[in-house]
Formats: sequence, C-alpha cells, structure tokens
Amino acid sequence: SKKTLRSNAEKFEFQAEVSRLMDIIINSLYSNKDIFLRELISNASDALDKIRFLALTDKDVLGEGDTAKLEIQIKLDKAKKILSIRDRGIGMTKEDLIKNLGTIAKSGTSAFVEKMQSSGDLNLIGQFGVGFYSAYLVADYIEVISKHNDDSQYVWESKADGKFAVSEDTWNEPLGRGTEIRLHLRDEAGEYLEESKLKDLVKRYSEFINFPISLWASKEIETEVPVEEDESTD
Ligand SMILES: COC(=O)c1c(O)cc(O)c(Cl)c1CCC(=O)Nc1cc(O)c(OC)cc1O
Repeated sequence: SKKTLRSNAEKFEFQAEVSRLMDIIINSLYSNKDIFLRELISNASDALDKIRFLALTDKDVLGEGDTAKLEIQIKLDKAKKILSIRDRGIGMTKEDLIKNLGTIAKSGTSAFVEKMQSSGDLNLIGQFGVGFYSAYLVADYIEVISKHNDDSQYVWESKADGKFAVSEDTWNEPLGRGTEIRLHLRDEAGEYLEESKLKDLVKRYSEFINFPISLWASKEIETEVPVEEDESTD
C-alpha cells in the first residue's frame, strides 16, 4: 500500500527514460503479471553468481555462518500484504542503488521502451536488464534493502511516482550481505500472497536457477493487547 517516503532520506528523480518505462509498465494492460517473479529470481541468481565468482579467488568475501549460504528466500506476509524476495548475492552499495535502480538507464532501456510501446509485450523486459521495474506490475510501493561488503546497509524506496529515496538502514534486520526486494502489493495483486500460487510460480521459474529457493509464509500472530483503562488522574 502507498506510503510516504521516509522524511530523512536522500531524494532523487528517476532518469527520464526509466521514469517513462515505469509509467508504461504501470499503465500497461499487460496481463501476464507473473513475470515479475521470474525477473526478481533471475536478478537474485545473477547477484549470487557474482559473489560465488568472487569467492573463487577470495574465500573471505563469503563471510561465515548464514552469509555463506548462497540461497534465495521468498516470504509472504499476509497481514502486511508484503511479498519479499531475499538473496545473499553480492548486494549493492549506496552508489550502486542510486545508479542501478534509477539514474542510469541501461543502454537497452530506450530500445525496450520503443519495442514495448508498439508491441505491448513486457515478456522480453529481462533481456534489457530492466526486469526489476516489472515488480510495479504488482506493487505500488517497493523497498530494496541491500548490503554490499564495501558499504553499510541501505534502503532504496519508491512509489514509481518519478522519484525514489535512499537512506542508511538503521531499522531492518541486518542482511549480512545481499539484497531484499520488499513488494508492498497492490490491492488487486492479493493472489501473490497465496502459498499455492507462489509454490507453482517458484517451481516454474526456478527450473534453470542454480541456487536453492525456499518459500516462507509468516504467521502473523494476532496478539490482543488489552486497551489500558484510562488511569483516573485525580
Ligand atoms: C547486484 O544486484 C543486486 O543486488 C540485485 C539483487 O540481488 C536482486 C534484485 O532483484 C535486483 Cl533488481 C538487484 C539489482 C540488479 C541491478 O539492478 N543491476 C544493475 C546493474 C548495473 O550495472 C546497471 O547499470 C546501470 C543497472 C542494473 O539494474
């Protein structure tokens, strides 16, 4: 659901081409919205490939314990209507977040936008390196939390309204290393919080992925907090 961007965050404008792409995606009548998960799993896999390649020459980059587990975790939070895709890939520094997710469109972006405009076909979005933005097919507010070995943890956020914000992450659980894409789903995208649907999609899109993908549904325990009686102040 829509949120206001964090007040103390550094705010940026999307590069025009990227902004145009996002508008096309959001207004497209493209019906196969499932592709967003294929794109995010593919990005996670690419980021895991990058850190695994670096680890071939420098074992230390992997860290120890959980950060050494090269895997993808998908979490459903029905209460908050948030679908998260987390990987322990190479992650992004603050500069990477700003560059990769908003200011510098990859060369293919305008080519893809032209093609997409006429064909209406979003299916090839991944070939142009801008598959991330397909997540706006199902989410109206996205947070990207990332931790790279060379920087502290940052949060990128945007409602695809022309701007995005980046702030140092002092409130989320530390990732150790990698990226978590937190999709605040649109009201009409509730199907992506159903385990059966996600199991089916993960099976379909993980066929050629070389890393384990686990699916978690967070059980929101409804705790009743007794409303405190007003203390009678005499
Ligand atoms: C390093 O990639 C990531 O951290 C990552 C991830 O682990 C999962 C994801 O869903 C996404 Cl979107 C990312 C970021 C991937 C990305 O955007 N890469 C990228 C790299 C570039 O060099 C670039 O040049 C402008 C643009 C990019 O989008």
